[in-house]
Amino acid sequence: MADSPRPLAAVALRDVVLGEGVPKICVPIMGPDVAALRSATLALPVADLDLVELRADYLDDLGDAPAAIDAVRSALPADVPLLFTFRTLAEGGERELPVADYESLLLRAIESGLVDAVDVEQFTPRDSLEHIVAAAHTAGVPVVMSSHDFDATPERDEIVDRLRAQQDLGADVVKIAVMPHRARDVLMLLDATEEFRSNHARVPAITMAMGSLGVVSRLAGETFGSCLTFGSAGAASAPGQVEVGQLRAILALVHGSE
Ligand SMILES: O=C1C[C@@](O)(C(=O)O)C[C@@H](O)[C@@H]1O
Repeated sequence: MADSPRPLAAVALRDVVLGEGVPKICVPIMGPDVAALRSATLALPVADLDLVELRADYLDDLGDAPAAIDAVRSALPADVPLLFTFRTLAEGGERELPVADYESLLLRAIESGLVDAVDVEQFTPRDSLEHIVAAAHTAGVPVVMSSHDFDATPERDEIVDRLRAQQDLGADVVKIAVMPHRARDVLMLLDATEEFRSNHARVPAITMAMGSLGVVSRLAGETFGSCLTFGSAGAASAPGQVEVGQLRAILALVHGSE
């Protein structure tokens, strides 16, 4: 149904292709330690999701990150890709981290050989950002570059500019999450997404408006140009995430109505 006017470099994570067809469903998993993450992974409704995001910022001790990656990877079915994310406090995550520690955490995840993609925040200081992107590409790990505004929705052109900047910085997938305060903010996010897809995109985009106002944006990615949606299985990692079983049915409905 939704056509893609610009040719995109689709991104394959195992057998899951971002940037083609029905948007993919990613479930974030959070836990304070390795044991909690392992049981959260084993409890996932794997039939209703396409990939899993490990939110390392929820760990009590970041020294556990390598063991957490290992535990989650080995508890996942082989065909489910793993996205590694440390979300900083400034971008809506659980904790702050000095940039040198953020960089070395991501480098360790990349070098583990166990993660299929890594989230890198766009507003990471430039040296570190470039270093992480280069290391990921050397290791063959796609970069999902991200920007989050948990307070407000930037203007349409600002949203498009951020997505374009991420692409120019070497992102394999670009991403923005915003907080709407009125219906028009959701329209702005959708409009910016469509503008990026139609006139600028070389890589796939993930966009969403958070909270209850923004739910529609998590369902309509195929129409406007978002290749992935974050869904919940139990606890949500951001406001407005829809339960994965419902999400699967709604995405199929949107797709099937072509
Ligand atoms: O960037 C995102 C998007 C998100 O914030 C959401 O709104 O669904 C959830 C996060 O876990 C993820 O890293």
